[in-house]
Amino acid sequence: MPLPVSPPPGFESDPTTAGSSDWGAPPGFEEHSPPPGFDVQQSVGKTPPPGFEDVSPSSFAPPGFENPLAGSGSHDSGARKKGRKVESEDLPRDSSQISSARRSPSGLETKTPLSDERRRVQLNSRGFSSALAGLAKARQPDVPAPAADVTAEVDGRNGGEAPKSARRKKGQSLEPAGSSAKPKDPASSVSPQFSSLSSKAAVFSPSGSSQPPSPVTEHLALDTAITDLSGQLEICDVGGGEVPRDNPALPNSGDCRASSNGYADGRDLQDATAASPLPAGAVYAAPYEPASIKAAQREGPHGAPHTGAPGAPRSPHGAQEPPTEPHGAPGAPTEPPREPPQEPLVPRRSPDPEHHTFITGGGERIWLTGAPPAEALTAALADPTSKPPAKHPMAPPGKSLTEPPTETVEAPSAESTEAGEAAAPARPSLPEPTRWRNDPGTPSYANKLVDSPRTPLTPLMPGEEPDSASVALRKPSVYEFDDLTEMLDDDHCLRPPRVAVARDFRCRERARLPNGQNATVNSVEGLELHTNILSKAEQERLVDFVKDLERRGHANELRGRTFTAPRKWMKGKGRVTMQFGCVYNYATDSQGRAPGILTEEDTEPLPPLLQSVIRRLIRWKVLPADKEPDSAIINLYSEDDCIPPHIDHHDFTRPFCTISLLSEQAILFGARIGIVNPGEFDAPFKLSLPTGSVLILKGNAADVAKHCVPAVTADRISITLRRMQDPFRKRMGLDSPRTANQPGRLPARKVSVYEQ
Ligand SMILES: O=C(O)CCC(=O)C(=O)O
Ligand SMILES: [Fe+2]
Repeated sequence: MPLPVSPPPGFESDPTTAGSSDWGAPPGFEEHSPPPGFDVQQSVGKTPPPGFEDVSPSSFAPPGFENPLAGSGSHDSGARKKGRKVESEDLPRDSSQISSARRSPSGLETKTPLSDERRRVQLNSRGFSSALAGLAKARQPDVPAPAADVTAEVDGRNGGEAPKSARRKKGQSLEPAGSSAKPKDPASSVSPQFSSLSSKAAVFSPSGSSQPPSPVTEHLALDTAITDLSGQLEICDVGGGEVPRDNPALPNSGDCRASSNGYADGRDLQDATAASPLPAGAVYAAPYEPASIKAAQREGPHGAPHTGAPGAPRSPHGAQEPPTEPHGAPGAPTEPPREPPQEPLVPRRSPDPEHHTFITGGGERIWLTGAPPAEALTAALADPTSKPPAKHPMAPPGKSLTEPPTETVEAPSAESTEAGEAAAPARPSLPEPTRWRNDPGTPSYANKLVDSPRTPLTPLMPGEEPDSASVALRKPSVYEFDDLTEMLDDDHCLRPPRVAVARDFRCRERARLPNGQNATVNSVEGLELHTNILSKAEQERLVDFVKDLERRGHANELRGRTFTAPRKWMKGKGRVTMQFGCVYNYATDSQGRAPGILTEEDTEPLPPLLQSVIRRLIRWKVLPADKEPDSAIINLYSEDDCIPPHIDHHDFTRPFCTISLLSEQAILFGARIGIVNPGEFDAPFKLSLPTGSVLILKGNAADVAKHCVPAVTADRISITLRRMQDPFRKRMGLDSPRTANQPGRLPARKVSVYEQ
């Protein structure tokens, strides 16, 4: 039962704070409700109970995450003044204690090298295999050479050697370290074989595929797939069953929880497996395909849909229409086999200058970042001596899934990339959409929406008129932030090397657990910091977007309870907040409504731009797909603003996350956090949140420890993304929970400013 919370000292009498709080606490007290059985206590001036152990927070940040504020902040010094000791046994002694996943100098997460059997991988398909091998090397520069064999099979022959293209470039091996070692017995009973890799997909089969799937084979196959290819392929299916999402038996299940593209339509899986189901235990993975590329592919290079006969007239609905069933639904006309187009590799400049995209003919798409793998890929694809790869064994008769590009392509230099950009296929021209609700007649954005079928839209009902007031508001921002939507949605499938993850933070303290028991625990277990999720360019545009929203909020243009801006009557008092998707009470209000989500209150829905951010988080495995957030609170802190200690309300699921923008500030955690002064807190654990980072809260970090942001030293924006518990989603008319292979789309709700 949530307890009412009292305001912190100095905040009791603010009559002006937004929302319906009856004591006017600054925003942030809205989530003080503890988990069942958890009681909220302020620990100011209290002696820690026996057994209470406190530790210096910043000491536990892993290398690269050292808290720049360590030792300098009032909180640390406060802790020291109080004589709290650092427990040396809690300090990580070496990097392996920091995280099971080690980080390379490039910031990439790398995993313990696999055993020989598990590393035996045969790569098929010219360009993709080369790219993968190149990437495997580039992505694991500091991994001790595994006794592994990554052998490239070109044209169906397992020569145990890299493709010629891979050896072509002087001084640049495409083989991962250790690849010269002889393979171990390929028929090892549990050894997964990377039995085929088409331009569309990879299939990892356990040897002896007649065996029923077992957790072991699934584990090995997934682990191999993920370890060698993580980020490049989305694990879509496991023969004989669904992808074991959240399977605790999988040590790396955190990496494969998002079982498919998060929002892709699952057609790759259908294409490859409809006629020929996956052998039991085999794992099917497909490269990530942004919807816009899919749409372009469906349209074909010359505007003809791929799904129809060559030259067939375009569907009257263009790419808006879902692609037809590959093998014909009952009663549907049988389609001729889909032949991929024969077109050359087209380097395309991504909207984000840090990313480069290469789109090849035959529907093959390889998304890369960084120079070494891109070079390797280009060299591989430019190699005219390479032969076409073997036909995908899963392909039904007469249907090829592995057509290679037939034309030789130039290795893109800086110049050729520019040229390629000019030659890149234009976004397919699409038919004029029907009139959408609130659509002011903006064909280009409307086309984009049509191009991305996941964006929710509600057609106008006959006789319905658009809401002209909102029409007037909507047009500019739609155009202004289109570029950011593209950056976010049309990124590559890889987490770029700039992204790093820190886990295994430690803060041992005596705490009251959600089950009501007291115990000494790591109160920040479950905390994760993913840095550089947003590039500088993306951060800047996102800040512009938030500021635009803030301007609209001040101008009273945002609906219902979206916007709250407390009048500043004292230093550090409150902060501006904007709530999307739902509104919640942070305290029992004057109408007697308890803290938590207020389903009857009106607010703006989640802006599509934030949905794009969410899709990236899911694509990059920062958040699990089945915890896709459906609501957001944006906090705008001015200098000296803070958020007091709280636990996010349990009307929201775990994990949830917070994105940091504009300035790097500290967040504090602790089962007990003392309030020293307004904006000054005393907590046992401190972490600095770099801009562009995403902090994940789950486990004890979400439910045992409270968190707070002390008075910030400069303007800061945070975006907290959370998912409502199912009963609230239902009440709000949102989808029921999704299944592993049916990644959901954020449902259409009331149309709002940022949906047009
Ligand atoms: O601003 C932050 O980083 C934290 C925000 C927060 O705790 C919340 O929105 O619940
Ligand atoms: Fe919070």
